Amino acid sequence: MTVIAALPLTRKAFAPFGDVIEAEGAQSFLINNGNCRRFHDLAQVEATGDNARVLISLFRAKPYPAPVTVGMVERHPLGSQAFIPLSPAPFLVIVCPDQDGSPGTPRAFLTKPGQGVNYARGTWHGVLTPLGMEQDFAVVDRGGDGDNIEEFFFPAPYRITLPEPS
Ligand SMILES: NC(=O)N[C@@H](O)C(=O)O
Ligand code: NI
Repeated sequence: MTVIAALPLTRKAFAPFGDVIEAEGAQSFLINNGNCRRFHDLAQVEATGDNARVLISLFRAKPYPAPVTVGMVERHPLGSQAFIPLSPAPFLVIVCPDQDGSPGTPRAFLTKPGQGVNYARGTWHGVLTPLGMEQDFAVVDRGGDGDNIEEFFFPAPYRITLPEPS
């Protein structure tokens, strides 16, 4: 089984696939008479197609045991999809470059607790993959008419390894 080593999630490394949602390194300004800091415009939300609208949902996701394997990735051709953790635990982010309409070799990232991601419209990604504990996420993605999911099953699954705890 081909092994993919997960790397720490950073804006720079994730930029070809979407946005990292976190306060660190974000532009911010004070609002509400100085009582609140707004970390502004962290991700590009897209919702296209007929009767498109932006949805906000909550996902309560069960953890995946190690070693995590990835046999399928998906993409949403009509909209972006953001996962914002409401629990202080890491999760695994799997993405693939597109190669003429099919996913290329997966890339794996391990989030720091609190980091979220926004998959850009059409980005190949693994399904939501919490680690260690059941986790709640706020999810911002696209609703509307049409089929907004395309799945690809790899000929053989990949095994994802995690970085040693620092
Ligand atoms: N299907 C669904 O709502 N979630 C997936 O798209 C996912 O990326 O986990
Ligand atoms: Ni998805």
